Amino acid sequence: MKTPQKRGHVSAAGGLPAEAPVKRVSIEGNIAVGKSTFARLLQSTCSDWEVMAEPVSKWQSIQSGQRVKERTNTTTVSNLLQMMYQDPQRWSYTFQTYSCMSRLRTQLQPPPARLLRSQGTPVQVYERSVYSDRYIFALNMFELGCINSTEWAVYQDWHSFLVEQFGQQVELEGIIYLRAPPQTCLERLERRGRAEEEGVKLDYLEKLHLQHERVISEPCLQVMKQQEISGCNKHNVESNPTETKMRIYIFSVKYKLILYLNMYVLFYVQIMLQMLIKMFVLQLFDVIT
Ligand SMILES: Nc1ncnc2c1ncn2[C@@H]1O[C@H](COP(=O)(O)OP(=O)(O)OP(=O)(O)O)[C@@H](O)[C@H]1O
Ligand SMILES: Nc1nc(=O)c2ncn([C@H]3C[C@H](O)[C@@H](CO)O3)c2[nH]1
Repeated sequence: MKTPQKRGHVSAAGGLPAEAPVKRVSIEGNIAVGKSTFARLLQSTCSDWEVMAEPVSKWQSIQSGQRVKERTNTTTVSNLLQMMYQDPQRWSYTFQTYSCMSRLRTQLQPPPARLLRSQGTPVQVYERSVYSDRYIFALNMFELGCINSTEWAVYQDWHSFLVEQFGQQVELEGIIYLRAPPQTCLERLERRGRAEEEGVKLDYLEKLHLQHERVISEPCLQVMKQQEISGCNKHNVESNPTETKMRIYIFSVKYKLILYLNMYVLFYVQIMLQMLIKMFVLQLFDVIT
């Protein structure tokens, strides 16, 4: 069995650290809250940050070889995301195995050389994680009756085993939680118009919202810092100007931390946004360095 490799700080011959340790942070939040949008802004604002996107396109096109008649092989492409939304009882377990496996693969990818050479605080950012796969989505599917108790037991067993085996390699130093009311998420989801999500209803987003809130309010998490950044501009896409604010809460989990970002609105004026994100990143650096 392989021993988990240590991340970051690879020792040089004299025992001195050769590389800056790369911090690992995941962005969590309800469907269509704005994670990818925020992640892109983070990446464009901070050269030391590398964003690993959620592998949605992989879930949308799974290639499988199929034997037709005697020797003819054809390739079928399945859209597992669509199958899961269309027939959740049949496909949720399959979906969770694949989403979790693809997240694990993403979390195990070594940081790019650019981050390892960084003189600052390099951060690898994941859109969701193996933890939200289990404690938010798979659990939700189980509670909705879309994953049966046998499937849930099997999922939890292999999830625990894998997380234990990979240990430090999949650990996170922080979580950025983007929060918006489920109704706002529904509006954003509809505006985005991803075909597979056509049947997603408000009550599903409300359940997922509660799952996120439950995880974030775990008693082991403790608020370390709280800050509110306000601002507004006329290009704001939201109709209610009083919601033009961003709240940052930072929770600590023992020596780890969770950033809790209450983002009601996205400022589409790039400069304003980048300023805010820089302030946010400085807050994060304060705590994770
Ligand atoms: N703060 C915001 N205010 C208004 N619209 C936003 C905001 N953030 C993102 N959007 C819009 O909402 C839609 C969903 O955003 P995005 O794809 O970033 O969400 P996501 O959280 O990554 O979604 P998913 O959960 O499916 O991965 C997009 O059309 C995007 O332009
Ligand atoms: N059931 C389920 N389990 C997951 O772990 C999971 N992760 C993401 N998603 C759905 C949300 C968006 O529609 C779309 C892109 O985020 O995929 C999931 N659905």
